[in-house]
Amino acid sequence: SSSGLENQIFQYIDLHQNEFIQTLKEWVAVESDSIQPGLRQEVTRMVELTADRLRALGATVELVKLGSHKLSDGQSLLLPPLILAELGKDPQKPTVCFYGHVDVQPAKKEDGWKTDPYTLTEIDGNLYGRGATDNKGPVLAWINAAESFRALKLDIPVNLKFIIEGMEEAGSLGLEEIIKKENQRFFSDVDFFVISDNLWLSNRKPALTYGSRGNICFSVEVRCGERDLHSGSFGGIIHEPMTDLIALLDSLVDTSGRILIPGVYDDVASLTEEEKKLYEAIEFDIEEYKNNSGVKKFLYDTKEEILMHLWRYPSLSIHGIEGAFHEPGIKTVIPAKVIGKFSIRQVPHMDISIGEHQVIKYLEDVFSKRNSPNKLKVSVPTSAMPWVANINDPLYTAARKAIKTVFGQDPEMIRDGATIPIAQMFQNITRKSVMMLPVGAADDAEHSQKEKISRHNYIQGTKLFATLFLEIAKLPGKLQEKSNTTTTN
Ligand SMILES: Cn1cncc1C[C@H](NC(=O)CCN)C(=O)O
Ligand SMILES: [Zn+2]
Ligand SMILES: [Zn+2]
Repeated sequence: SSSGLENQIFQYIDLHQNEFIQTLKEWVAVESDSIQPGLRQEVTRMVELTADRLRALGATVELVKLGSHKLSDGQSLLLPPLILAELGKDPQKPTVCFYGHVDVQPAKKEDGWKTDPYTLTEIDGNLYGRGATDNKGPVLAWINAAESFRALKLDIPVNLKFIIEGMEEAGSLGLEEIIKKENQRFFSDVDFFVISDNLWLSNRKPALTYGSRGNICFSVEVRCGERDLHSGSFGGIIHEPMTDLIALLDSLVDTSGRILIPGVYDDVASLTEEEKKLYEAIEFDIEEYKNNSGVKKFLYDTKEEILMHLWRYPSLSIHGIEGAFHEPGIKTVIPAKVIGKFSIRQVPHMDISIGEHQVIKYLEDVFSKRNSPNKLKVSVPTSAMPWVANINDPLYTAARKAIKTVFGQDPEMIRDGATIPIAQMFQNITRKSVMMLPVGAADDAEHSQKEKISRHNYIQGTKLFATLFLEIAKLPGKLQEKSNTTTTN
């Protein structure tokens, strides 16, 4: 149950919910797509808009230049700046650093949206729009929470720091370097890191996330020559790159989803009885999850198998083929160069460089058996490590309490099958506590058509973050720890 202070804050948030939604509408209206080069200025504009909002909150904002990056056509493109901001610097208070991103996945009305993806539209309590849940809504919820304290002239009981980027959907370019560089400066007094960039496991039950999978992305190029050929003039007399590539891609997984690359499962952490119990305890509606996906049948039937294959076993997905003819109609071409894209989700305790070698060796073996004169080139454009946290960390205790207060129920303790590269970076580089605290529901359709966040989740999420500030402030403090050390010494 909530305290008088919490009730005062909750009442403020409820009363001002339409203003919070209006701000989200202004943010969603910016097409801050970090993937399409032509929209890069919009990403920068979005970062500046976020900086303005933080300054209005009273925060000190630094815009860190990230330089530029090279596109595949050799062109160089400016990266949007990274926001490092802080609000409050009281040595008596714990410091919480919030990570979020304000760039979005591409979206076009023609992709199958009922409403314009860049006009936040409320239908039946859901706020539809690109970025509504990933990640503009959660970033604003955190800012709204801080704003509510200030509007009520209440002391925020923690120091707040913010790291907000504009290149997450494109692989967080330049981010790791900055975290390393700022470890002894900006991050030096941070006690806790909170990331809110994933979803609950259920449409209704809140969750707390203590792990995510890593990923190795592979690019497999097969090439026969310089230019595409007419299949009437050359079909039947050459080794076709596309045929080689399809065979290579087909050799990766079997029909039961098992990865066929030798050695891939060797280092996967073995399953303990204790861990098994965690999956058994989770409330998970397979039918609901299936409905959210639109798929009729999964590879596994039981809750435990499904969760383990999402969270603690690796998976391999084939994403696409560059250079292959994909438009409607018929084009009787033999593409000269095709590039297959697939990735392997890494889990503890798999090693990225071992994984890379296993895959490259396997693809070369399969290819050599085909006696093809074509050129094979395998590369790894990006990779990220898996992350797992200790769920008994005080940060998790604080979050559980906050969730119980706001949602009236205990959170589901979950992992995420996707990859949040920054979680492992924070943990590994700073050695501080890291937690993912989602506010979006399982049916929010991130990266998909009809992305949304519900009004309920956005507003309760704002309350959740405000309550988290209060709960973190109640944790046994730094000063107490320090005096304990002094007495025991
Ligand atoms: C770009 N990229 C390549 N490998 C991993 C990623 C990140 C991406 N992250 C998410 O989707 C976050 C979901 N809240 C993913 O897991 O695919
Ligand atoms: Zn995201
Ligand atoms: Zn995303």
